[in-house]
Amino acid sequence: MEKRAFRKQQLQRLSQLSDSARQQQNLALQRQLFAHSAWQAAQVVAITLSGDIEVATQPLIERAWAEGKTVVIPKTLPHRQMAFYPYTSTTKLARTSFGLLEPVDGQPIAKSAIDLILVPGLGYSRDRHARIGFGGGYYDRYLADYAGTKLTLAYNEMAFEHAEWPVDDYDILLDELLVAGDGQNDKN
Ligand SMILES: Nc1nc2c(c(=O)[nH]1)N(C=O)[C@@H](CNc1ccc(C(=O)N[C@@H](CCC(=O)O)C(=O)O)cc1)CN2
Ligand SMILES: Nc1ncnc2c1ncn2[C@@H]1O[C@H](COP(=O)(O)OP(=O)(O)OP(=O)(O)O)[C@@H](O)[C@H]1O
Repeated sequence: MEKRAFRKQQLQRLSQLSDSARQQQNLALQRQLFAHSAWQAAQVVAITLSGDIEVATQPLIERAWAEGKTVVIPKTLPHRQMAFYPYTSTTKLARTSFGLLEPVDGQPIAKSAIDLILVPGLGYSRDRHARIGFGGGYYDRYLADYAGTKLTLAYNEMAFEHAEWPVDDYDILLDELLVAGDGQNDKN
């Protein structure tokens, strides 16, 4: 299937998840992430402000703050570029035309200062950790010269044994994929 068609199918599929399935999977993913050495070791973590169909990130942000980590969030820029800005309880946010919240001002942080990036997406392959996102190519561009850890949290409905979409040369493969239900203590 082409990327566009697969993306559309995933948007549809994820929008149909029940609140309880979402909640259960989010809790499972939080347990897996907080037990992960990459999370525990990270001082600066890049996290998105999730939209409705995405894996919930607010609990991750609050846990990071509680653990004294610095949280940085993305701001999209012209020419499909992206930068990460520090996020605190006083950060001013605005909604983009795409419907996502972004920081209004501040100073971008250097890529080399980010220890861990939690990469958003709509689908992932278990075999190579390939990823398909909303189609902007923002993360592929940003991650092309990123040296830290790239990790993703996925609902069951986002995880595929092999990529069922074309994986291009510019697609950046993730270091690790945590799937809800795969964790030792997950109850689902
Ligand atoms: N919560 C969250 N924040 C995020 C991302 C994300 O996936 N999740 N992003 C992850 O990248 C970036 C925003 N990604 C975007 C991706 C696509 C479009 C967009 O305008 N898409 C077009 C179609 C794309 C095309 O074919 O050109 C559209 O729908 O009109 C906007 C933002 C940064 N912030
Ligand atoms: N490193 C890169 N340099 C130039 N163009 C790129 C690069 N990475 C991706 N692109 C372009 O970005 C566009 C979107 O790529 P793709 O469909 O893989 O997005 P995606 O990974 O699903 O989206 P996102 O990263 O925003 O979640 C494509 O047209 C692709 O050519």
